[in-house]
Amino acid sequence: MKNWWRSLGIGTKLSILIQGMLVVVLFVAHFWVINLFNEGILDEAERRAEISADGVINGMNMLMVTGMITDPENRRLFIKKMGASENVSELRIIRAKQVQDQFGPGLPEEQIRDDMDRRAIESKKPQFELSEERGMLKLRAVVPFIASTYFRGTNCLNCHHVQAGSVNGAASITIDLTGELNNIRHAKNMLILGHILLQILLFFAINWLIQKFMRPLVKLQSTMESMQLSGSMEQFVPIRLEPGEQDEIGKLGLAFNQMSEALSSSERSMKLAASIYQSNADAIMVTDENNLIVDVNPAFTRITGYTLEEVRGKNPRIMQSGKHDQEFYRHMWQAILNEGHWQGEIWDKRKTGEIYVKMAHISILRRSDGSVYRHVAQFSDITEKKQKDELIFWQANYDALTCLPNRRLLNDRLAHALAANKRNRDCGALMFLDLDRFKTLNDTLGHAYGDMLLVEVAWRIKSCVREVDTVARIGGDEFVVLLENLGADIKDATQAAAQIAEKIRASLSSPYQLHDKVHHSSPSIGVSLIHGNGESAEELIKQADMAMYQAKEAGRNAVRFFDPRMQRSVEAIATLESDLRQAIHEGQLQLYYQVQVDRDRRPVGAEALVRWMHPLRGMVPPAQFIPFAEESSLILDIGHWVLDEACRQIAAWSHHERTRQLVLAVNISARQFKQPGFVEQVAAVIRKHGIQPARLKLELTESIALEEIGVITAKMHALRSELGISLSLDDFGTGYSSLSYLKRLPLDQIKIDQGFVRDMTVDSSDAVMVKTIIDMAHNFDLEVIAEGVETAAQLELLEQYGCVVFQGYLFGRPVPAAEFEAHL
Ligand SMILES: Nc1nc2c(ncn2[C@@H]2O[C@H](COP(=O)(O)O[C@H]3[C@@H](O)[C@H](n4cnc5c(=O)[nH]c(N)nc54)O[C@@H]3COP(=O)(O)O)[C@@H](O)[C@H]2O)c(=O)[nH]1
Repeated sequence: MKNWWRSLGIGTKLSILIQGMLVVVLFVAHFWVINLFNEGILDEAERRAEISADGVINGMNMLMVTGMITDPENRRLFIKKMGASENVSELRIIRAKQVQDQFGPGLPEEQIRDDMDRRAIESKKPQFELSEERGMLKLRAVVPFIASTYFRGTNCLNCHHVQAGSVNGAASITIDLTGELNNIRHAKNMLILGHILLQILLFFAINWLIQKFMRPLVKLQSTMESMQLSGSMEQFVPIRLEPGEQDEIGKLGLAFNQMSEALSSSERSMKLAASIYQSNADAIMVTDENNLIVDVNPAFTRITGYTLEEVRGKNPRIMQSGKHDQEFYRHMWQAILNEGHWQGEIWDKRKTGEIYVKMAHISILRRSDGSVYRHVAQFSDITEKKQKDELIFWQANYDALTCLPNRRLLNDRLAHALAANKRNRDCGALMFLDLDRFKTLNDTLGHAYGDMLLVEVAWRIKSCVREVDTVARIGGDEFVVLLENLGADIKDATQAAAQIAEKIRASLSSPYQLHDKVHHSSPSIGVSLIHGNGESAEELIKQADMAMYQAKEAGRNAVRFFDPRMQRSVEAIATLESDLRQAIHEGQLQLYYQVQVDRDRRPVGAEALVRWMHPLRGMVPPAQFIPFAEESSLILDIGHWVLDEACRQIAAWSHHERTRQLVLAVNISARQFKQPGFVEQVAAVIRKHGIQPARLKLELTESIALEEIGVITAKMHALRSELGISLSLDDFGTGYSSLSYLKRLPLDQIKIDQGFVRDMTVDSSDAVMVKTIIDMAHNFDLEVIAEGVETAAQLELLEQYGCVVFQGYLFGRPVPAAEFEAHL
């Protein structure tokens, strides 16, 4: 029962209680009303009975006054008539003892019959009794006759010797109340019906009201149940409250909505925070007030290799790499405790023992009383990024081959040095170094050897200067040395710079062991002095560069200090470039021809040598503009013009008996030969002039022949076998001639460099060299031509060694075509 009651809803409970109370109230009211009703009817009946009794007494008095009372029949008739009124079912006169004593016992029906009669007479008070039998309700009233002094103005008592107030008798009247009973029953039924109807009405009304009041509560309950089922506040849908629902329960719903929304928002925030924590790419480590690890996220495990179980309760110092000293950690904790946070790079150790660097942000969480609650460290592994940054920085600032600072870093350091020098009024020096004939090494032995040389040069320069000085590589074979803090005295600084420059020069001039080869090289060094007067970096580099050119012009392997006169020289070079471009287009170039003879001094051919007929400067020798043109693309235009002009000359000579058999040698620069389509270019020129290919000879230098051997030989085969022209290897002996290369190259001739020829009569080693070259050529079945033959002694010796073709001033200088033809 208790459980049943508890299991009921508040609405049902309220309904039962209110309905129950109403039933009780209505029930009580029902009986109270019925009782009132009954009492009213009874009172009325009693009043009527008393009135009837009063009438009977009055009537009896009349009988008494008239004397008719003495006749029993009169009394009977009177009673009969009095009792004939409606609803009076019995009327009887009872004679009291004092009357019996005076007037006799009277009629039998006038005797005291029952206890009720006796009580009325003895008590002198009317007695009533209600009885119901066979469906009839009767009220019997016994009303005593009290002797009174006056009766309608007459004092009868004196005559009848009856004391006033004594009882003479009583009237017993029985009134039929069945009609009233029926009325009461009907009224009762109507009342019950009314009650039932009222109860039903109230039942519905109360239920409706309770439901109305309970609606927000029910919504609240179902919302809470659904929230409980989902186990989350996140998807909370607020209770929809009607405008009328603004009572306490409505307000409760409203408060619930607000509270739930707050909880929902808080749950969402917490879930978001949790998901950020879990999915954060950065590692998060939480430690307690004793700096013992409390929690870590998955990124922590990914970065450090430690799981939460492995580190919980441990001090993060288990991850220390040992790369930081105690001072570092002391500063870090000082910042965390004083400023609430710290940020910086920390080198730590992973579980595997691998050292890595992380970017960490550590903050402190305090309780409201200020005591430390937690430390939160968030960090990311920046090892890779740092390496990349370092690599990017390195690539941007250092030369990959020599690991020396590049031009960019040099500019930075130079800017700093200049600022410092200006501040301190200190002197420094800037040296510009260029390796002499580096290009030849590169072209002959290949880039691998060139690279080896550059690395060695870099090392040697560094070993000549102090740690504070900067050695940079700013181009192929160009190095810059920045010397700082050379003192305030310009003379001393110049002296110091000169000594260091000389030291470098001497060091770089020593032989190099490049893999299997010994190489001789030298530098040209230009020096500009930093006076601490606010010179610009560009100005200084330019000055040093100009000084370096001066060193080159002075015969290379030299040191020169910047002089203003160098400026003019450099400007002249710039002018040369623009003039040369103009010369090609304006036909200022001209070919000279130098004869080549056999052992009988008979002309067998000629070498075409270009000359520049400058309108103002006069004839500019090729030694002044060919090396410069080789540095730029101008050599291609010049080379093409020379080839075309030479072929035009061969075509012209083909028409004359004396010149028809001559073979014209044309110098081909390495750059020209390496040009894609060079073979096609030569073929096109031959076709253009309709010459016999056998009359054309191309002079290639060793630098062409000894690089990219596969491509070179293919090209040479094409020129020789397909086109039918002959090939000569110029300046033989000056480069890095390799016998194996020589053997593989499809050559017709080798040309002994004039340097050997010049000194062969005075220098036995040159003579040996010449003889060796001639012998070797014969062994390879190659023709040998000696150039630069100026004396008969040279000729004699050459002939002695077996050389059969000669070129040199002894036979003729390079001259214009007409002059050449005239001397044949
Ligand atoms: N790529 C091209 N190079 C060319 C061309 N024309 C010339 N050159 C190269 O220029 C360098 C200098 O040439 P040049 O001043 O003409 O000197 C040549 C001869 O005059 C000189 N020579 C000849 N005989 C003697 C001699 O007995 N004594 C002496 N001191 N000099 C002499 O030698 C130069 C020819 O040398 P080489 O070419 O090695 O045979 C020079 O390197 C030319 O090659 C051109 O059109 N294209």
